[in-house]
Amino acid sequence: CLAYCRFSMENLEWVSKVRVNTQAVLKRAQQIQGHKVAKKQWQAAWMLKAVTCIDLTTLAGDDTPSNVHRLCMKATQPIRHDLLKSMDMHDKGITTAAVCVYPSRVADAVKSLKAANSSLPVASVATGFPAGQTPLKTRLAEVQMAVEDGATEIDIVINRTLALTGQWAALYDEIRQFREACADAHMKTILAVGELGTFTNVYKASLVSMMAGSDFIKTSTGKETVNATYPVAIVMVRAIRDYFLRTGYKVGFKPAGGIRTAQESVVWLTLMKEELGDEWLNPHLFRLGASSLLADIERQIYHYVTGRYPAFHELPMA
Ligand SMILES: O=C[C@H](O)COP(=O)(O)O
Repeated sequence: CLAYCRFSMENLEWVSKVRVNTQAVLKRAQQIQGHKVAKKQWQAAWMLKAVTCIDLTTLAGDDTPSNVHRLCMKATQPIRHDLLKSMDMHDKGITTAAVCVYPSRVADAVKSLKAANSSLPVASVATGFPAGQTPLKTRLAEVQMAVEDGATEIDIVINRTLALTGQWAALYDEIRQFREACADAHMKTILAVGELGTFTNVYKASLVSMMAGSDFIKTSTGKETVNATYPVAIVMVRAIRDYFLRTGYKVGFKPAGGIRTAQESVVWLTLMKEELGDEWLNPHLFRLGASSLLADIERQIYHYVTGRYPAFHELPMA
């Protein structure tokens, strides 16, 4: 339902009853990190799967049309062609899931991808990213601007003040307004979990975000001190599972911030597979928000194919 509707009593009751068992969450997170992927060729396959789920991101003060252009070119051809050919994967159309930039850079990304004849989606962070501490009017205008410039995915940040003071109905109302401003664009809602204090708050914020129409819930902006961690992910994916069981809606999950190694990307995929099942192993329900992860994945694939690690100049675009 895209029509603006207020937080119902039933929803409020659901949110207020939430309690999270911290010890159980920590134990499950440890178990998942302990899993091993047995065979090398499976690891390579998992890494390629991870590539297709990356929102290849640049969110820096010194972003320019040219580094956004390089990002877009890398997103359309994330792994060197000869490496893919050695794995017989060169004709599978492997790209990242999207590129992700600041609203002011959306037009640059759209232009670069169009020139390259690519239909990769452009995602943009909005709503006063990363702190979310600008007036609501400004945050809504930012979403509209990014959509007008061609972003088809919007990563909004929630108002942490409302979450930390328990104003869940007000948070819901804000997110509903962002949902409307997004129009047809997909909305990913960033909880900034490192600033929410408790697992219970993380679960409540996840629920409220889903109730308000988020297509994805996302851990972090990448700018908090603590970003995507496995325990917090367990809390969020269980909220996704509970929401699905109760409503039938499938909401996606996007860990983001500080994810830098190929090995971590495999742990994230394992977590999704075990907690939510194979359907959540695809870009329409899983994304990895990362600026430097792809470089390590390409390096590990190079090693898988050639038996040695590349010199810096051998993977220049990474
Ligand atoms: O949403 C994506 C994050 O901002 C990326 O964070 P990262 O630079 O730590 O990979």
